[in-house]
Amino acid sequence: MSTQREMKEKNPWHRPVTIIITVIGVIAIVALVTVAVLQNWPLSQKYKYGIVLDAGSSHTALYIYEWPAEKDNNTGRVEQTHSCTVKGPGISSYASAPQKAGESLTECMQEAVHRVPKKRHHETPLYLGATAGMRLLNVQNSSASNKVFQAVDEALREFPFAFQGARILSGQEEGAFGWVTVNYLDDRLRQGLETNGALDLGGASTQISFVSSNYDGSESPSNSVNFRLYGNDYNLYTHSFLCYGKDQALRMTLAQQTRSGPTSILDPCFHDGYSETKEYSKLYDSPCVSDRKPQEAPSTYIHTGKGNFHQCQEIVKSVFNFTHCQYSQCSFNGIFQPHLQGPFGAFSAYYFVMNFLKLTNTSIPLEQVKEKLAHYCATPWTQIQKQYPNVKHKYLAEYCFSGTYILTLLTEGYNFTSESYPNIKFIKEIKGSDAGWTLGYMLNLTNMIPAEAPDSPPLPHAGYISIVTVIAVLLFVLFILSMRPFWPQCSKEPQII
Ligand SMILES: Nc1nc2c(ncn2[C@@H]2O[C@H](COP(=O)(O)OP(=O)(O)O)[C@@H](O)[C@H]2O)c(=O)[nH]1
Repeated sequence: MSTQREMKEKNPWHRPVTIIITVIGVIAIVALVTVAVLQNWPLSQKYKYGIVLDAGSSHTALYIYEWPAEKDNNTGRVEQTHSCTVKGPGISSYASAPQKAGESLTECMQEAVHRVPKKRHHETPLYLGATAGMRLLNVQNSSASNKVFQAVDEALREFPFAFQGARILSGQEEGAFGWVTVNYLDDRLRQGLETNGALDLGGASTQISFVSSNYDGSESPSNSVNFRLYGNDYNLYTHSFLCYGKDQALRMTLAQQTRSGPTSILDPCFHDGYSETKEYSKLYDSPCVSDRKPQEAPSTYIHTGKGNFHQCQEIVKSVFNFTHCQYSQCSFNGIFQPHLQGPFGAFSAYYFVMNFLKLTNTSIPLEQVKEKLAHYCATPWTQIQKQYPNVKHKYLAEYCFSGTYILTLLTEGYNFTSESYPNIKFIKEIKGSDAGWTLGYMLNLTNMIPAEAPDSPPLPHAGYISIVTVIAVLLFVLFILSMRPFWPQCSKEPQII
């Protein structure tokens, strides 16, 4: 017992002064590190939100985006956290009952109310952007289009968000914001990497957007959009073809086959055995075809299929005009297009269709892709229906046409070749966020992509904390060493008296 007590007395680490110094030192280190951690903690991980409604020609979809509150003006951190498909058709289909266009949005909007934390509601911007469906309605009947917007406006104001208005996007905006979305999600903009082109296929329009090193905007300036993002300049080529979305393109091929007002047509773009009676008035109820309505036609026609890819491709080709081009080179309909450059992301209906047809793998040679599609088109309708009992009837009936249209648009329209076809990637989403114009639109309107590269801290958070900790420990050791003169004298060996 006495030996132990004497050892304690001789061991300097048991002296009260040393204990106090050690305790103070440890408290100081803990305090220093805690302050450093808290000071740099991402503002207790608060999130901000943004909501965008994509009022497309065939349907409306709502997207909720989320980002850490302190990263407002930074990069690559905005993510889609939720999406909701509005039941029913696109808002342009409510021209004769505008009120219903507003009401149709209620369910998805209520979902948004529950998904966004209540205390963020009032500061969450809400946008509605309408695309080609409303562009066409505006051409056809501008007062009906205004009434639809009025109804939608009134409905959206009822919700507790910061509603920023409903408007029609120009084709150029739709193309450019789709390009911003795919490149933002791929983190290509902040890092100044080579960008991806964007191919968007909707129901009523289609967009192509890409950066080409031989395009400076001087030839056909209306196709040029200039951006300065994160300190990099982009000269983007973009074009939106109204009426060349897949639903309107289908109308154009049907108009092509019903020029003489027949009572029935045998359509190579539909499967053998397919037969449906359709109304002429519905087919021609669109500015894309209304001027081609046959003078004398019965009220209905029987739409039957014969499933022939090559003949279908000929009809599809006939809706493109390749004859005149006032520029150095054109895609179709006299529209300038520079040399295709870089990889392309193809989304929206490009993806839906190619995914259904199991043709998203673009490393399969183009000729083989065509053969597979030809085989699919030649499959009788009864067999197709048996094979896919759960696929929506309208989509199922149209996949042969849609696939043929996509391949024709890409190769004959935009001039993709067997060599450049593998540069296309059919995508639905990137890192959990859907590819489309909505994210780019919101990033732009909330100024979330700065023109200049933001000043970034010299060290990442973890590195900063590590360095503070190491320095604190070193200071403590130095402090202890500097106290050496006051250390109690002790011999190297514990003395046992
Ligand atoms: N096969 C398939 N097609 C779809 C699906 N959702 C939308 N579409 C089609 O994709 C096209 C895009 O529609 P939308 O976004 O409304 O067109 P936009 O306004 O012209 O861009 C339309 O032809 C729709 O019928 C889907 O889940 N499956």
